[in-house]
Amino acid sequence: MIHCHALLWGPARQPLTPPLIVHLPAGSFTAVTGANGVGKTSLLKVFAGLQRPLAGTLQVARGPVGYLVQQHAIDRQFPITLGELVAAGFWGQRLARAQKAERLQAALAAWQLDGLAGLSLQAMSGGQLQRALLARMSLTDAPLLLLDEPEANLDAAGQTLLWAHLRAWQAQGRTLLVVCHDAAAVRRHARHCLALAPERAELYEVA
Ligand SMILES: Nc1ncnc2c1ncn2[C@@H]1O[C@H](COP(=O)(O)OP(=O)(O)OP(=O)(O)O)[C@@H](O)[C@H]1O
Repeated sequence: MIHCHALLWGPARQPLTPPLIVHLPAGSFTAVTGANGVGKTSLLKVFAGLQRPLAGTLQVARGPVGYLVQQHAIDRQFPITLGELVAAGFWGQRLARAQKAERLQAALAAWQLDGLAGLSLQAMSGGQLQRALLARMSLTDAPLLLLDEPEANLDAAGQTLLWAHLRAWQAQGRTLLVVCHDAAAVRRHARHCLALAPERAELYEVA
């Protein structure tokens, strides 16, 4: 699904780690860890095709990519409702109107957002917005899902929902890369961990 050879990346044209050599097969579940500023978000942007690598080769399997960004990257002034935001997950899919309405309701219910479809982006709490972004991801048909700190802003119930959905998406054969600062959650849920630091960039199997 993702194959990197001697990949270097960094938004300021400075490589952030040693060259990355890694193969992430289809259906894998990989946590991306490392200290603040080491380059985790930038690496997801490179995998999403939003930032160019500085050097090396990168192959990402064809197809749509689902990308969950951190909330500070979202313009809260944008005039959109929670329902419209979640429905954006249908982008590129040919579905009948009734099918969309049914799936949208199911996604709202699955992320405990019932009754909140009319809420404006500005009025959503941090946890409501995070659930809406995850509900949007659940409506995509992307085989590759990149999630940047998906547990941010979620309460305990939301985090339980999150990890259950991530496992279900993996069971559907999707490939997941999840930036996560919670070492215990990484140990519980991820099969592999891509550990980034200024002096190393390596993939290991989670014990
Ligand atoms: N637009 C930019 N221009 C210049 N430098 C940037 C830009 N965006 C990020 N950086 C720098 O690139 C480095 C990597 O940033 P990145 O956001 O990828 O780190 P991160 O590992 O995701 O951090 P965090 O855990 O804090 O989210 C940081 O040192 C950051 O200051």
